Amino acid sequence: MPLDIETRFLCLADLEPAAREVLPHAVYEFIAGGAGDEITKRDNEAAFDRIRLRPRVLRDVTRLDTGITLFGQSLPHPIILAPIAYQRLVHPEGEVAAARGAGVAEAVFTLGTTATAAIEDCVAVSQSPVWFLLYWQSDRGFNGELVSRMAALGAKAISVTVDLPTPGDRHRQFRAGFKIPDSLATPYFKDRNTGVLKVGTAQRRAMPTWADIAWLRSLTTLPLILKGILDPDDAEQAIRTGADAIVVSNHGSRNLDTLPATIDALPAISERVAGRIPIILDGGVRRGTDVLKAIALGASAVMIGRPYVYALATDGADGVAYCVNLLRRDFEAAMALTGRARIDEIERSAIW
Ligand SMILES: Cc1cc2nc3c(=O)[nH]c(=O)nc-3n(C[C@H](O)[C@H](O)[C@H](O)COP(=O)(O)O)c2cc1C
Ligand SMILES: O=C(O)C(=O)c1ccccc1
Repeated sequence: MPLDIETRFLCLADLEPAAREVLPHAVYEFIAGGAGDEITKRDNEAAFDRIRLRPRVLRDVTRLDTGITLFGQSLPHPIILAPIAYQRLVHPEGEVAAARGAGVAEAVFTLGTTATAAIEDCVAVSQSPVWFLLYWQSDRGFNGELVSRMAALGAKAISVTVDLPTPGDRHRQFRAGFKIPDSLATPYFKDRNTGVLKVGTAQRRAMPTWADIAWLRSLTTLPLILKGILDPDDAEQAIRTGADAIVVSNHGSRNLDTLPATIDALPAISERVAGRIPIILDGGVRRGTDVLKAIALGASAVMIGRPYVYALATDGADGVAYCVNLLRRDFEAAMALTGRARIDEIERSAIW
């Protein structure tokens, strides 16, 4: 990051214009875009903005503890990097640089099936856990192979994308003529040219069903996380199928427009889940207060997507570490200013 970093990047929102300056237009549109009219994309952030906080005073917040435990693993803070496709589009080292930055900031990094780097190379550069995200492909056996192989390669959890049976209508990347360069290798993604990026065709991609999730469950002892749940009944079925966690997500609003903001969907889901498994939330998390609101409404952790990719584009691994640390410090400030010294003190009463 340039020397003026502390004045230039005061919050995660400041990263987007910086990335826009350095990225090819079509790549920027691919990352920034949401589905349809981007109503849900705006709402993911606006819904956080509508929530007001309730501070408690005169509590000792000199020593803050942001630590959480997920699947028996201690994590120093609840900020996780979401899986984002094709990171070598924005930086020559792609996911490896992102994982290195995540490690510096002590954050879990999620490597997607759509990654342009191998998981061993990400594990090698980070002390923090690396998770693998399975994006289901048409070769059923290959999906199973990936899941079976991941523990030996160093993955600490397996997440599965469950919210993308057909490509979302992403006008911006289409208008900009976004294309994946053939030269960009994707070691786990064989289906990349089979239509996932085509819109308006009503084409269905290969897609897992609950039976497939049960099969994946039988293939690994790693924690299994279902990413892309918005309905309490699906959360219930996830638990019944053996999921160890869910991600309440609308895929950064890239799939179906006019879905609810994730923070609005969270309360009913956390009520139903009732603490049986951890809930992770993503979509529009930009401020420390957003992290606090998500935890107050039932999340154990949050994921961030676009902001860290903008940081990666702007300044590689250092940028990613800077981005996470910025959010982490902002979250600590939000905890102190609401009188919450530990994560388990952040409950519903923190919401006005
Ligand atoms: C450019 C881009 C690529 C993504 N690729 C994937 C993917 O391959 N698999 C997946 O499950 N989610 C993918 N996502 C969704 C993110 O994991 C995450 O749910 C979302 O970005 C969170 O919202 P936020 O960007 O508002 O923080 C992608 C998101 C973006 C912006
Ligand atoms: O862009 C995305 O959100 C995404 O999930 C994806 C999936 C496959 C290929 C590229 C991106």
